[in-house]
Amino acid sequence: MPVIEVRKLRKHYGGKPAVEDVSFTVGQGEISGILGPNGAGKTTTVECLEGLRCPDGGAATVLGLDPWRDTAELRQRLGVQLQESRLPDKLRVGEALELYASFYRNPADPDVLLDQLGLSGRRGTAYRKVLDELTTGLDPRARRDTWEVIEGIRDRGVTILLVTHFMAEAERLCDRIAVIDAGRVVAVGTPAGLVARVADEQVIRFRPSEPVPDELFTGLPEVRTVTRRGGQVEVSGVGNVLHAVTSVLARRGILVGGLRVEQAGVDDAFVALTGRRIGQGDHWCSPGSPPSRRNCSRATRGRRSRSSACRSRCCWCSGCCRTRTSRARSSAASRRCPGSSRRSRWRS
Ligand SMILES: Nc1ncnc2c1ncn2[C@@H]1O[C@H](COP(=O)(O)OP(=O)(O)OP(=O)(O)O)[C@@H](O)[C@H]1O
Repeated sequence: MPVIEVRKLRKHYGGKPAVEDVSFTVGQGEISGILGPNGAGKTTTVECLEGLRCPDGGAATVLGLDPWRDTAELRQRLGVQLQESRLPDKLRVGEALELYASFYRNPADPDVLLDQLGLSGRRGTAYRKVLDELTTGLDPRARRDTWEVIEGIRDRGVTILLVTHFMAEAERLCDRIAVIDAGRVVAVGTPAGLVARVADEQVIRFRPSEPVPDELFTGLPEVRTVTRRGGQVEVSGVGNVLHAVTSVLARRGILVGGLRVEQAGVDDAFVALTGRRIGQGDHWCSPGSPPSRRNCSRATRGRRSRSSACRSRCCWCSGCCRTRTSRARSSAASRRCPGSSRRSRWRS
C-alpha cells in the first residue's frame, strides 16, 4: 500500500482554483519530489496532506490515515519542515528539541539528532545564533551535506515528500517526481523517465553578436522552444537542430559566442512538459549556490534578514517537505470541511 495516496485532489480559494486535479502516490521509503513553478499548487497540495487544509474534492491518505479527520494520529507519525517558522530567539538548541519532543509520544533522541546535524556541543547555544551561523555557511558543500542528511533519513526507511525548485536537487534526491503546473499534475516519473520523454532533444545555448528575433528559430521544423536568459539564447529541438540553428545564423552573418550543446536534463523535461522554464517570473535560485542578489529573482533578493522569504526558501526549506502555515492561518475562516465532523478554528 502506498504511504501517500492522492486522488483527484481539488482545492479552490474564493472560487479560484489552486489545485484542480492532482493525483500521485508515494511508496514506502521513497523520496518523492513535487516540482512546479510559483503558484502551481504545491504548497496547497502538501498542506492538504498535512491536515492543514481541507480539500474541496478528491481524496488523500497518508499512512492510511485521512489527514483532515485523523490529524492528531497522523501528526504523531509525520514530520514537516515548514517553509517559515518562528521560535523565541533566545531559546536554546536543547530547549527547542525538548519542546518539539514534548509533542510526540515517541520522540526522536535529541542527542542522536544533534550528532546527525553536527550540532553536538551546541545544546546550550541560543537557537538563533546557531541558525545564523548555519545559514551563512550554507554553501554548495553545506547543501550537499543537507542532501546527505535527507538521504540518511530515507535510508532509515522514512518516506519523504520533497517540494523543491532546484532541478539538480530533484534529480539527485528523488526516486520519483510529480510535475505540477496550474493545479494539475502534468507528469509523474523517475528523473530518468522524465528526461527520456525528451531524450532526443538537444539544448543549444549561445550569445549572438546582435539581437535575433525568436521567429528566426521558431519557424525551423527541428526547433521546439526558444527561451532567453539575459543575453543568452536557448534553443531546444530534435534531429539536426544544431545544424539548422547555426545555418540560419550563418546565413545572416551573425556570430555566436559561448556556444554550448547539451542533452536534455530534468529542467528541459520541465520546459517540454509545461511549456516554460522555472525562473520565468518565478522565485528561482541556482542549484548549489547560496542565496544572493545574482541568483535570487524575487523582490526579497539581496536581503539577508531572517524573515526573508528568499532565504527561508533557499536555505531551509527547499530540500524538505514544507508548507506555508502563516498563510494558512491568515486565510483561516472557520468553516466545516465537507465530510468532516469537526469544525476548525483556523483551517480553511
Ligand atoms: N490562502 C490563500 N488564499 C487565496 N489564494 C491562495 C491562498 N493560498 C494559495 N493561493 C493561491 O493558490 C494558487 C496556488 O498556490 P500555492 O501556494 O499552493 O502554489 P505553490 O506551487 O506552492 O507556489 P509557491 O512555489 O509560490 O509556494 C496560487 O495562485 C496562490 O496565489
